[in-house]
Amino acid sequence: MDLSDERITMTARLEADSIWLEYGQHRILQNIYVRVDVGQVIGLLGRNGYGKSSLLEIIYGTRSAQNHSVRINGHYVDKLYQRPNTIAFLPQKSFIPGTLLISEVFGLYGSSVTTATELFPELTDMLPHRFDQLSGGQQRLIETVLVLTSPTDFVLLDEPFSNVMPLHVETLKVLISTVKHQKGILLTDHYYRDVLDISDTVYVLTSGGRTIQLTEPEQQLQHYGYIR
Ligand SMILES: Nc1ncnc2c1ncn2[C@@H]1O[C@H](COP(=O)(O)OP(=O)(O)OP(=O)(O)O)[C@@H](O)[C@H]1O
Repeated sequence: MDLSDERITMTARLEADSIWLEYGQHRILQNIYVRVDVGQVIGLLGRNGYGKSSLLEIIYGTRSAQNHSVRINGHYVDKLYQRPNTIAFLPQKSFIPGTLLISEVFGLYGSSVTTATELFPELTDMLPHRFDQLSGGQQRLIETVLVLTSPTDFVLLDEPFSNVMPLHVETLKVLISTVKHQKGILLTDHYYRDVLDISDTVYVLTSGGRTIQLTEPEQQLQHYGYIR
């Protein structure tokens, strides 16, 4: 898998700072700071509705907030998704038009079909099919591989393991751990053991909308009401 190019030396650090999000009287995120360096997987955990997807969308630039500062190597960027070759986003909901052929999809996103079929040989048989002809788990797998192998320095993954069978989750974890040498990855998923397995640093979102770094995951996740 060759994902190397000159981008790495140009953009190495993504910071999201002073993120403040409210809907009416409902405060969701409060003064969040998250840093992702190329070479790292940063895990983000939190109860349903605590603002994980919102945070990823604010970083990507598609959700507005009361306050936010997103920076690449210290330089403020208004809408990160508009900056070429910088960031790829796997949203929680499917994003690929159903009528596209799988073979077309990889070309459109500049992603590596070779890497995908090496890791998941059964994808080869799916290439001539339309995206909406695949199962939910197959669709999620393709979207995740697509995002991870697209030519960007940073990746945001919102529930990549959702609907994917355990065998493929293990392979996706290998892919994430491989591409992280050339990318910075911010990952959220409720399969928290898988997130803990592959993350260099893990944060939990609290009810006050702040991030706490986990040092003793099992105890802290119990304390914050994420696991029993
Ligand atoms: N457009 C909106 N208007 C009002 N409230 C919203 C809007 N979008 C999201 N919310 C609320 O913001 C909160 C955070 O939602 P978000 O989807 O970011 O949470 P999450 O942590 O990703 O949840 P989950 O783990 O269930 O995916 C939720 O309470 C949700 O109801």
